[in-house]
Amino acid sequence: MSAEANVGVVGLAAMGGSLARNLAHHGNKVAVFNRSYGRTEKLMNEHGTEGEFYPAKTLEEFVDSLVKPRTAIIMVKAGEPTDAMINALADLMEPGDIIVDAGNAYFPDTIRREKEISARGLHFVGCGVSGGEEGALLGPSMMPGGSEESWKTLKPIFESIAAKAEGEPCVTHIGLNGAGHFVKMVHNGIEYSDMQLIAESYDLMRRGLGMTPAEIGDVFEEWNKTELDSYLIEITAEVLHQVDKKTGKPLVDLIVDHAGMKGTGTWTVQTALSLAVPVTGIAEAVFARGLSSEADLREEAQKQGFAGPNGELDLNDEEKKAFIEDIRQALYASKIVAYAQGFNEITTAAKEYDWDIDLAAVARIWRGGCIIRAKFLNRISEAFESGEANVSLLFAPYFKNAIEAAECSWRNVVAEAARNGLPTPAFASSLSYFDGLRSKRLPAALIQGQRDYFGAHTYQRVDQPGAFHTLWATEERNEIEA
Ligand SMILES: NC(=O)C1=CN([C@@H]2O[C@H](COP(=O)(O)OP(=O)(O)OC[C@H]3O[C@@H](n4cnc5c(N)ncnc54)[C@H](OP(=O)(O)O)[C@@H]3O)[C@@H](O)[C@H]2O)C=CC1
Ligand SMILES: O=C(CO)[C@H](O)[C@H](O)COP(=O)(O)O
Repeated sequence: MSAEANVGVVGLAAMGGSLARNLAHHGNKVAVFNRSYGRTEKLMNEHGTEGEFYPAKTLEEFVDSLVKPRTAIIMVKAGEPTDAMINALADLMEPGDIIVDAGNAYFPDTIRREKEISARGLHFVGCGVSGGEEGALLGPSMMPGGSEESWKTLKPIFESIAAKAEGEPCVTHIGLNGAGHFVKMVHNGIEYSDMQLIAESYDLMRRGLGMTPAEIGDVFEEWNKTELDSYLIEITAEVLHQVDKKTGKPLVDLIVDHAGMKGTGTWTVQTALSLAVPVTGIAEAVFARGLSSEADLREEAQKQGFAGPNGELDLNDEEKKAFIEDIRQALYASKIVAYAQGFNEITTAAKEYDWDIDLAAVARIWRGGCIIRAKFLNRISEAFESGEANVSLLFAPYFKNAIEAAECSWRNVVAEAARNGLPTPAFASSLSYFDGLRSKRLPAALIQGQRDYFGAHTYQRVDQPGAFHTLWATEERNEIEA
């Protein structure tokens, strides 16, 4: 096969197939390969006329069809299949060629892979891609890492296929080696948090206020005209309006309430723990999915028949209306906290891994194409650009004002939910984070005292420098300098 294609895609399932079509739609000559040829044939039969494709039956044929230096984008199942495909391609490719892993890889794997592949003279780029199947086809948000040199080759290709927000392509070079996959991981963590907050809002209206899914869908439709304007709020309204064709009932009432997850949210929290960055909103969202899927435990809890309120709020129509506005405010404030925490995680990781990440640019490329795309990302990018959010997004005047305006409603929602037995882990933990942050003194002083008591871990004093230990086991309990 003669070399004709300027880019290739390996893995033609939902994401890879759509990405290959998107590339072809933008004038690229696209080599395509899939482990099982059936998928390649299907893509060619259904979409082969949409652009210039070079279907390959073997990986050798695929590599031969690429113009040198070659660019191959891998979009296969994460984990071992990705490793196997990277190595098989590297064996066939030559120094100077670029291998892009556009799947959802765990960033330490990307760092390892980049090291191994660059030692062989090839470029390896871990690139986060968000937007699902439709985004991959019509324009995703793209978060590439890897070397500056590989970015020069990839930039025009990626800019042509990425989503556009206010005319700007939703792609930027995030940083070296694993930086792109790191930022995609945090994007997904924030996605978990957004979804959990929306789910808690729904539950408050469904069980708390006794509203129907369609009525709640109407509320979300209205909220989408406010500062909450976002893809996830928009699709929530659609899901809630969906009626099951078989039964005529609201579809959401027929879906088993066990939330699945593929790992990116868990990675965000694990990484935050190892970096000692509190991402409480994201963590609660991951745990909430975990609890929802504990089928046996939940069934047993039902059998136990615990006493307690049934979740119904006793409100008249006017109070109901006011409470719905409180929920909207609580959702907005908690959402700001989750984004602030996610960006803090990126800042800390950038220091740890020596990545030069432009947070304003990250916010800008999340404005279009990705799952967390939202109107307020414009405000976030402005806050980072101006330096107002350097320490925390919460300290930027726009967001400080928004939180202060929402505070009363936020507290009311968490308090009412707790009083009436409705779980709001993400709302409550975000509020606790905020209160922890604004408290001049925290009970951590007592924890330090306890640690010193049982483990001689020492403590610092507010009135003099140094480390101290109290001789707790002696009668005098004198303090010594450690
Ligand atoms: N789905 C989504 O919304 C998103 C997915 N991603 C990521 O994109 C990647 C692709 O996702 P998606 O399109 O959903 O597909 P899947 O994750 O379901 O993976 C299916 C693809 O992987 C191939 N594959 C599986 N095992 C192997 C193997 N051992 N060797 C070679 N190829 C293999 C399959 O080939 P075959 O046809 O032969 O089985 C098929 O092409 C994943 O890493 C995913 O995490 C990222 C963003 C969004
Ligand atoms: O990366 C994505 C979007 O950005 C994928 O849709 C991801 O699979 C969603 O995560 P999960 O399946 O764990 O809910």
